[in-house]
Amino acid sequence: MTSSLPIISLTSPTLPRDLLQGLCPSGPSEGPTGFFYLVDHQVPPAELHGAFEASRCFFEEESEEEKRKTIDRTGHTGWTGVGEESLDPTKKVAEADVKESFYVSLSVLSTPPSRECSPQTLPPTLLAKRENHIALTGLLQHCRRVCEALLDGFEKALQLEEGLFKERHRGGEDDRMRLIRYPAQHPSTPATNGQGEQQIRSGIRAGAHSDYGSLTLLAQSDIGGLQVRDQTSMGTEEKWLDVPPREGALVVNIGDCLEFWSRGLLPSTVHRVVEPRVDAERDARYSIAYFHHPSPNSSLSPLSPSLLPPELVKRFPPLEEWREKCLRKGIPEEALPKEDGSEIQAMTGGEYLKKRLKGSGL
Ligand SMILES: O=C(O)CCC(=O)C(=O)O
Ligand SMILES: [Fe+2]
Repeated sequence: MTSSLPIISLTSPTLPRDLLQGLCPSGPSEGPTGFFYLVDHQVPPAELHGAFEASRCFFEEESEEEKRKTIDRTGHTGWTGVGEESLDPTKKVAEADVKESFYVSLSVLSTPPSRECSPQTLPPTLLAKRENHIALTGLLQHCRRVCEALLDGFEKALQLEEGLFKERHRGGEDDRMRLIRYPAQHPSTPATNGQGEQQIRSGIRAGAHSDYGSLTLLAQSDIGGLQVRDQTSMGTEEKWLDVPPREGALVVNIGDCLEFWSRGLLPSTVHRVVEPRVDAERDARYSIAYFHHPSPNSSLSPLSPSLLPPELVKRFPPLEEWREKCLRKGIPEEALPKEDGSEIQAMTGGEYLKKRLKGSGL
Protein backbone atom coordinates (compact mmCIF):
# COMPACT_ATOMS: atom_id res chain seq x y z
CA MET A 1 0.00 0.00 0.00
CA THR A 2 1.36 3.43 -0.87
CA SER A 3 1.14 5.99 1.88
CA SER A 4 0.01 9.55 1.72
CA LEU A 5 2.18 10.97 4.47
CA PRO A 6 1.82 14.65 5.29
CA ILE A 7 4.19 16.93 3.36
CA ILE A 8 5.46 19.70 5.62
CA SER A 9 7.57 22.71 4.69
CA LEU A 10 10.28 23.70 7.18
CA THR A 11 9.97 27.35 6.14
CA SER A 12 6.19 27.58 6.40
CA PRO A 13 4.99 30.28 8.83
CA THR A 14 2.41 27.73 10.00
CA LEU A 15 5.01 25.03 10.82
CA PRO A 16 3.83 24.42 14.43
CA ARG A 17 0.20 24.00 13.33
CA ASP A 18 1.23 21.80 10.37
CA LEU A 19 3.27 19.53 12.65
CA LEU A 20 0.44 19.13 15.09
CA GLN A 21 -2.23 18.52 12.47
CA GLY A 22 -0.04 16.16 10.48
CA LEU A 23 1.28 14.07 13.34
CA CYS A 24 -0.89 14.07 16.33
CA PRO A 25 -3.88 11.77 15.94
CA SER A 26 -7.09 13.45 16.96
CA GLY A 27 -9.14 10.24 16.88
CA PRO A 28 -8.59 6.48 17.00
CA SER A 29 -9.65 5.96 13.37
CA GLU A 30 -6.79 7.98 11.93
CA GLY A 31 -4.07 6.23 9.91
CA PRO A 32 -0.30 6.18 10.38
CA THR A 33 1.28 9.09 12.14
CA GLY A 34 4.71 10.02 13.38
CA PHE A 35 6.14 10.13 9.84
CA PHE A 36 6.13 12.95 7.31
CA TYR A 37 7.98 14.24 4.27
CA LEU A 38 9.94 17.43 4.94
CA VAL A 39 10.41 19.89 2.08
CA ASP A 40 12.26 23.26 2.00
CA HIS A 41 14.69 21.72 4.47
CA GLN A 42 17.61 23.84 3.20
CA VAL A 43 19.98 20.89 2.87
CA PRO A 44 21.77 21.58 -0.44
CA PRO A 45 20.99 18.84 -3.00
CA ALA A 46 24.67 18.74 -3.99
CA GLU A 47 25.63 17.97 -0.39
CA LEU A 48 23.15 15.10 -0.19
CA HIS A 49 24.37 13.78 -3.51
CA GLY A 50 27.98 14.08 -2.27
CA ALA A 51 27.14 12.19 0.94
CA PHE A 52 25.56 9.33 -1.05
CA GLU A 53 28.67 9.23 -3.23
CA ALA A 54 30.86 9.13 -0.09
CA SER A 55 28.75 6.28 1.23
CA ARG A 56 29.00 4.32 -2.02
CA CYS A 57 32.74 4.90 -2.07
CA PHE A 58 33.14 3.63 1.53
CA PHE A 59 31.00 0.51 1.15
CA GLU A 60 32.23 -0.48 -2.29
CA GLU A 61 35.87 0.62 -2.36
CA GLU A 62 37.13 0.44 1.22
CA SER A 63 38.94 -2.74 2.20
CA GLU A 64 37.37 -4.95 4.86
CA GLU A 65 40.51 -4.46 6.97
CA GLU A 66 40.03 -0.68 6.97
CA LYS A 67 36.31 -1.06 7.66
CA ARG A 68 37.10 -3.21 10.71
CA LYS A 69 39.57 -0.65 12.06
CA THR A 70 36.72 1.85 12.41
CA ILE A 71 34.63 -0.32 14.76
CA ASP A 72 34.16 1.24 18.20
CA ARG A 73 31.41 -0.58 20.10
CA THR A 74 31.87 1.59 23.21
CA GLY A 75 31.54 4.89 21.38
CA HIS A 76 28.91 3.37 19.04
CA THR A 77 30.65 4.55 15.92
CA GLY A 78 32.06 2.92 12.83
CA TRP A 79 31.18 -0.07 10.72
CA THR A 80 28.69 -2.89 11.24
CA GLY A 81 28.70 -5.71 8.71
CA VAL A 82 25.83 -7.58 7.05
CA GLY A 83 23.99 -9.73 9.60
CA GLU A 84 25.56 -8.08 12.66
CA GLU A 85 22.66 -5.89 13.68
CA SER A 86 19.00 -6.63 14.12
CA LEU A 87 16.81 -3.55 14.41
CA ASP A 88 13.93 -5.81 15.41
CA PRO A 89 14.93 -6.87 18.96
CA THR A 90 12.79 -10.04 18.74
CA LYS A 91 14.89 -11.51 15.88
CA LYS A 92 17.86 -13.88 16.15
CA VAL A 93 21.24 -13.51 14.43
CA ALA A 94 20.26 -15.78 11.52
CA GLU A 95 17.43 -13.36 10.77
CA ALA A 96 19.45 -10.19 11.36
CA ASP A 97 19.24 -7.24 9.00
CA VAL A 98 20.64 -7.66 5.50
CA LYS A 99 22.55 -4.40 5.58
CA GLU A 100 25.89 -2.87 6.44
CA SER A 101 26.23 0.52 8.00
CA PHE A 102 28.67 3.13 9.16
CA TYR A 103 27.90 5.35 12.16
CA VAL A 104 29.39 8.83 12.33
CA SER A 105 29.27 10.99 15.46
CA LEU A 106 29.42 14.77 15.71
CA SER A 107 32.89 14.37 17.21
CA VAL A 108 34.29 14.35 13.66
CA LEU A 109 33.42 18.06 13.46
CA SER A 110 35.33 19.15 16.51
CA THR A 111 38.95 18.36 15.61
CA PRO A 112 41.10 19.02 12.56
CA PRO A 113 40.41 16.18 10.13
CA SER A 114 43.38 13.92 10.80
CA ARG A 115 43.49 10.26 11.62
CA GLU A 116 45.56 10.78 14.75
CA CYS A 117 43.42 13.32 16.58
CA SER A 118 39.88 12.45 15.50
CA PRO A 119 38.01 10.85 18.41
CA GLN A 120 36.31 8.68 15.80
CA THR A 121 38.40 6.69 13.35
CA LEU A 122 37.42 7.65 9.83
CA PRO A 123 38.60 5.32 7.06
CA PRO A 124 40.72 6.62 4.15
CA THR A 125 37.74 6.81 1.77
CA LEU A 126 35.99 9.26 4.12
CA LEU A 127 39.00 11.17 5.38
CA ALA A 128 41.62 11.38 2.65
CA LYS A 129 39.06 11.89 -0.12
CA ARG A 130 38.40 15.53 0.57
CA GLU A 131 35.10 15.82 -1.27
CA ASN A 132 33.70 12.90 0.73
CA HIS A 133 34.78 14.44 4.03
CA ILE A 134 33.31 17.83 3.11
CA ALA A 135 29.95 16.32 2.09
CA LEU A 136 29.65 14.19 5.23
CA THR A 137 30.60 16.89 7.72
CA GLY A 138 28.40 19.43 5.89
CA LEU A 139 25.45 17.07 6.03
CA LEU A 140 25.99 16.33 9.72
CA GLN A 141 25.77 20.04 10.53
CA HIS A 142 22.75 20.63 8.33
CA CYS A 143 20.88 17.66 9.79
CA ARG A 144 21.46 18.84 13.34
CA ARG A 145 20.16 22.29 12.42
CA VAL A 146 17.05 20.82 10.75
CA CYS A 147 16.31 18.76 13.87
CA GLU A 148 16.67 21.83 16.07
CA ALA A 149 14.33 23.83 13.84
CA LEU A 150 11.75 21.03 13.95
CA LEU A 151 11.98 20.77 17.73
CA ASP A 152 11.41 24.54 17.94
CA GLY A 153 8.29 23.93 15.85
CA PHE A 154 7.14 21.17 18.22
CA GLU A 155 7.77 23.43 21.23
CA LYS A 156 5.49 26.05 19.73
CA ALA A 157 2.91 23.44 18.72
CA LEU A 158 2.77 22.16 22.30
CA GLN A 159 2.91 25.74 23.68
CA LEU A 160 6.03 24.95 25.73
CA GLU A 161 8.62 27.28 27.11
CA GLU A 162 11.10 28.32 24.40
CA GLY A 163 14.40 26.41 24.38
CA LEU A 164 13.17 23.49 26.48
CA PHE A 165 13.96 20.84 23.85
CA LYS A 166 17.26 22.49 22.86
CA GLU A 167 18.34 22.31 26.49
CA ARG A 168 17.56 18.57 26.53
CA HIS A 169 19.85 18.01 23.50
CA ARG A 170 22.79 20.15 24.57
CA GLY A 171 26.18 18.72 23.60
CA GLY A 172 24.97 16.29 20.94
CA GLU A 173 27.16 13.43 22.25
CA ASP A 174 24.66 10.78 21.25
CA ASP A 175 23.61 12.12 17.83
CA ARG A 176 24.64 9.76 15.05
CA MET A 177 24.49 9.77 11.29
CA ARG A 178 24.26 6.32 9.82
CA LEU A 179 25.24 5.52 6.26
CA ILE A 180 23.41 2.35 5.24
CA ARG A 181 23.84 -0.01 2.32
CA TYR A 182 21.49 -2.91 1.65
CA PRO A 183 23.32 -5.25 -0.78
CA ALA A 184 21.81 -5.98 -4.18
CA GLN A 185 19.47 -8.97 -4.18
CA HIS A 186 19.11 -10.57 -7.55
CA PRO A 187 17.35 -13.95 -7.74
CA SER A 188 20.73 -15.73 -7.87
CA THR A 189 22.29 -13.78 -4.94
CA PRO A 190 23.03 -16.20 -2.05
CA ALA A 191 21.67 -15.06 1.32
CA THR A 192 24.64 -14.99 3.68
CA ASN A 193 25.48 -13.16 6.86
CA GLY A 194 28.82 -11.41 7.50
CA GLN A 195 30.52 -14.74 8.32
CA GLY A 196 29.54 -16.23 4.97
CA GLU A 197 26.94 -18.50 6.62
CA GLN A 198 23.50 -19.10 5.22
CA GLN A 199 21.04 -16.47 6.42
CA ILE A 200 17.30 -16.96 6.70
CA ARG A 201 15.51 -14.97 4.01
CA SER A 202 12.64 -13.39 5.86
CA GLY A 203 11.65 -10.89 3.19
CA ILE A 204 13.05 -8.13 5.37
CA ARG A 205 16.13 -5.95 4.80
CA ALA A 206 15.81 -4.08 8.14
CA GLY A 207 13.61 -5.46 10.92
CA ALA A 208 10.56 -3.71 12.39
CA HIS A 209 11.52 -1.18 15.06
CA SER A 210 10.86 2.28 16.41
CA ASP A 211 13.75 4.75 16.57
CA TYR A 212 15.33 5.35 19.97
CA GLY A 213 16.11 9.07 19.83
CA SER A 214 13.85 12.10 19.62
CA LEU A 215 13.76 12.72 15.84
CA THR A 216 15.14 10.91 12.78
CA LEU A 217 15.81 12.41 9.35
CA LEU A 218 16.14 9.98 6.49
CA ALA A 219 17.42 10.44 2.96
CA GLN A 220 16.73 7.50 0.65
CA SER A 221 18.35 6.69 -2.69
CA ASP A 222 15.92 6.04 -5.52
CA ILE A 223 15.11 2.49 -4.35
CA GLY A 224 12.03 1.93 -2.20
CA GLY A 225 11.32 -0.62 0.51
CA LEU A 226 10.72 1.53 3.61
CA GLN A 227 7.36 0.83 5.22
CA VAL A 228 5.59 2.22 8.27
CA ARG A 229 3.10 0.23 10.31
CA ASP A 230 -0.43 1.52 10.09
CA GLN A 231 -1.35 2.51 13.66
CA THR A 232 -4.90 1.31 13.17
CA SER A 233 -3.55 -2.22 12.63
CA MET A 234 -1.83 -2.48 16.04
CA GLY A 235 -3.07 -5.59 17.83
CA THR A 236 -4.76 -6.89 14.65
CA GLU A 237 -3.50 -8.18 11.31
CA GLU A 238 -0.45 -6.07 10.40
CA LYS A 239 -0.90 -3.44 7.71
CA TRP A 240 2.14 -1.66 6.30
CA LEU A 241 2.29 1.44 4.17
CA ASP A 242 5.08 2.26 1.73
CA VAL A 243 7.18 5.38 2.26
CA PRO A 244 8.68 5.71 -1.23
CA PRO A 245 11.58 8.09 -1.91
CA ARG A 246 10.27 11.53 -2.85
CA GLU A 247 12.38 13.92 -4.93
CA GLY A 248 13.72 16.80 -2.83
CA ALA A 249 12.13 15.60 0.42
CA LEU A 250 13.59 14.08 3.57
CA VAL A 251 11.54 11.60 5.56
CA VAL A 252 11.17 12.62 9.21
CA ASN A 253 9.91 10.41 11.99
CA ILE A 254 9.36 10.88 15.68
CA GLY A 255 11.51 8.75 17.96
CA ASP A 256 10.73 7.17 21.32
CA CYS A 257 12.11 10.03 23.45
CA LEU A 258 9.79 12.63 21.95
CA GLU A 259 6.96 10.15 22.36
CA PHE A 260 7.83 9.67 26.05
CA TRP A 261 8.08 13.42 26.71
CA SER A 262 4.75 14.07 25.01
CA ARG A 263 3.11 11.20 26.93
CA GLY A 264 2.31 9.40 23.68
CA LEU A 265 0.77 12.39 21.95
CA LEU A 266 3.50 12.40 19.29
CA PRO A 267 3.80 8.74 18.29
CA SER A 268 7.05 6.94 17.52
CA THR A 269 5.91 4.49 14.88
CA VAL A 270 7.21 1.03 13.99
CA HIS A 271 8.84 0.83 10.56
CA ARG A 272 10.99 -1.60 8.53
CA VAL A 273 12.63 -2.08 5.14
CA VAL A 274 11.41 -4.96 2.98
CA GLU A 275 13.33 -6.98 0.39
CA PRO A 276 12.96 -6.18 -3.30
CA ARG A 277 9.45 -6.81 -4.61
CA VAL A 278 10.07 -5.74 -8.19
CA ASP A 279 13.14 -5.80 -10.45
CA ALA A 280 13.63 -2.04 -10.02
CA GLU A 281 14.36 -2.63 -6.30
CA ARG A 282 16.97 -5.38 -6.73
CA ASP A 283 20.10 -3.20 -6.88
CA ALA A 284 21.89 -2.08 -3.73
CA ARG A 285 19.75 0.31 -1.71
CA TYR A 286 21.42 3.24 0.03
CA SER A 287 19.98 5.43 2.76
CA ILE A 288 21.38 7.97 5.22
CA ALA A 289 19.69 8.40 8.59
CA TYR A 290 20.40 11.14 11.12
CA PHE A 291 19.35 10.30 14.67
CA HIS A 292 18.89 13.26 17.00
CA HIS A 293 19.31 12.06 20.59
CA PRO A 294 18.76 13.76 23.96
CA SER A 295 21.85 14.45 26.07
CA PRO A 296 22.75 11.32 28.06
CA ASN A 297 21.53 12.79 31.37
CA SER A 298 18.16 14.11 30.12
CA SER A 299 15.23 12.58 31.91
CA LEU A 300 12.66 10.76 29.79
CA SER A 301 9.78 11.54 32.14
CA PRO A 302 6.83 13.05 30.32
CA LEU A 303 6.30 16.79 30.55
CA SER A 304 3.91 17.71 33.29
CA PRO A 305 0.36 17.99 31.86
CA SER A 306 0.18 21.40 33.56
CA LEU A 307 2.67 22.64 30.92
CA LEU A 308 0.45 21.58 28.03
CA PRO A 309 -2.80 23.07 26.73
CA PRO A 310 -5.80 21.16 28.19
CA GLU A 311 -7.15 20.32 24.71
CA LEU A 312 -3.95 18.35 24.02
CA VAL A 313 -3.95 16.62 27.41
CA LYS A 314 -7.42 15.32 26.50
CA ARG A 315 -5.84 13.61 23.47
CA PHE A 316 -3.33 11.52 25.49
CA PRO A 317 -3.72 7.81 24.71
CA PRO A 318 -5.56 5.84 27.44
CA LEU A 319 -3.33 4.77 30.36
CA GLU A 320 -3.49 1.01 29.65
CA GLU A 321 -2.56 1.48 25.99
CA TRP A 322 0.26 3.81 26.99
CA ARG A 323 1.62 1.37 29.61
CA GLU A 324 1.63 -1.47 27.08
CA LYS A 325 3.48 0.63 24.52
CA CYS A 326 6.12 1.65 27.09
CA LEU A 327 6.52 -1.98 28.17
CA ARG A 328 7.03 -3.11 24.56
CA LYS A 329 9.79 -0.50 24.28
CA GLY A 330 11.63 -1.89 27.28
CA ILE A 331 10.64 0.54 30.05
CA PRO A 332 11.01 -1.58 33.22
CA GLU A 333 7.80 -2.58 35.01
CA GLU A 334 8.66 -0.52 38.12
CA ALA A 335 9.17 2.66 36.04
CA LEU A 336 5.91 2.41 34.06
CA PRO A 337 3.24 5.11 34.34
CA LYS A 338 0.74 4.34 37.13
CA GLU A 339 -2.94 4.86 37.90
CA ASP A 340 -2.05 7.49 40.50
CA GLY A 341 -0.73 9.72 37.71
CA SER A 342 2.98 9.09 38.30
CA GLU A 343 4.86 8.74 35.05
CA ILE A 344 7.93 6.97 33.58
CA GLN A 345 10.81 7.38 35.99
CA ALA A 346 14.40 6.42 36.53
CA MET A 347 15.37 6.45 32.86
CA THR A 348 17.65 8.88 31.14
CA GLY A 349 18.24 9.34 27.42
CA GLY A 350 21.66 7.69 27.80
CA GLU A 351 20.31 4.67 29.66
CA TYR A 352 17.53 4.13 27.16
CA LEU A 353 19.93 4.38 24.21
CA LYS A 354 22.29 1.78 25.74
CA LYS A 355 19.39 -0.56 26.38
CA ARG A 356 18.09 -0.34 22.81
CA LEU A 357 21.55 -0.67 21.24
CA LYS A 358 22.16 -3.80 23.28
CA GLY A 359 18.80 -5.16 22.10
CA SER A 360 19.86 -4.73 18.49
CA GLY A 361 23.06 -6.74 18.99
CA LEU A 362 25.51 -3.80 19.23
O1 LIG B 1 17.09 2.51 5.51
C1 LIG B 1 15.98 2.98 5.75
O2 LIG B 1 15.25 3.44 4.86
C2 LIG B 1 15.47 3.01 7.18
C3 LIG B 1 16.52 2.73 8.22
C4 LIG B 1 15.99 2.85 9.61
O3 LIG B 1 14.82 2.85 9.87
C5 LIG B 1 16.95 3.00 10.73
O4 LIG B 1 18.17 2.88 10.50
O5 LIG B 1 16.51 3.24 11.87
FE1 LIG C 1 14.48 3.46 11.94
